[in-house]
Amino acid sequence: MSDVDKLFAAPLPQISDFVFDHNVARVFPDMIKRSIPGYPTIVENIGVISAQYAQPGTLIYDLGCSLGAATQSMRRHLAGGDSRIIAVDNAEAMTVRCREYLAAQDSMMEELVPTTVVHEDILQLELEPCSVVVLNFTLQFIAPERRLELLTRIRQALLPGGVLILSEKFRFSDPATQQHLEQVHYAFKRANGYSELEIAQKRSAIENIMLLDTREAHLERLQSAGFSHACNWFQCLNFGSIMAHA
Ligand SMILES: Nc1ncnc2c1ncn2[C@@H]1O[C@H](C[S@+](CC[C@H]([NH3+])C(=O)[O-])CC(=O)[O-])[C@@H](O)[C@H]1O
Ligand SMILES: O=C(O)C(=O)Cc1ccccc1
Repeated sequence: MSDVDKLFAAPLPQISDFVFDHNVARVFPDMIKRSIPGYPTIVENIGVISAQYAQPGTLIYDLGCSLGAATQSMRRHLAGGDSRIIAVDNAEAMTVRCREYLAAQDSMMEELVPTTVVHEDILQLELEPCSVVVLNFTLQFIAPERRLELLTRIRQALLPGGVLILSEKFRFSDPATQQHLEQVHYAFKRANGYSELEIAQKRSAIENIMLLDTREAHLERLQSAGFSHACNWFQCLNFGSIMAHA
């Protein structure tokens, strides 16, 4: 279903900002698995965490769902329950393919929770009361000055006992930590078959549109947004995931 990522393999005369278009959607499962250390573990455990915190009869949001990997994991772990998932992405190429992947999952498994895929900007989306919200590597693409406002709206929509799962690529304020983890991340990419050119060109394509915060900045912002507790439940190199409680 998905092709090998060769988007940055040939030398490009000029590197434009990364966009989630049709070409990216086509190779996305391969790209994300070869680029984010720990991604399969995070996705699997989003299912486990959602099953722990989903409340009967409530809504679950997957914001910036791409092809719905986190949604599929939650559907496996919530099967037979009576919650409902709303998966949202503002890239149409993603939502179109996401619906196809979910239809394929429905044809393979019974009693999966009903899921609606919505093509919308999550900054414009009206959030209904919900028990679980997932931002799996999405907040890093939101303009920094809009991040607190988005998290505050998520916090307000969460029911008592609800949880936000926030996965991000982290930046480190200590230069040595930043350098060491970044270098090992590049080694991870090389080990997954990416060339130096692919790594360098991809880096240029994302540097203006993927603006990273430190883990500490994330935890402080979650507190400012009104979350009562947050903890870093997973980290692999410079990628991690935080669970924040309403
Ligand atoms: N304002 C926005 N509104 C809606 N969607 C947005 C917005 N900005 C960016 N996106 C979407 O956020 C997604 C980020 S990818 C998430 C992976 C997925 N969660 C996964 O579990 O595989 C992460 C990555 O590519 O590193 C893309 O599909 C964007 O279109
Ligand atoms: O490739 C990278 O270096 C990343 O940080 C992750 C990533 C994965 C998919 C799209 C954009 C960024």
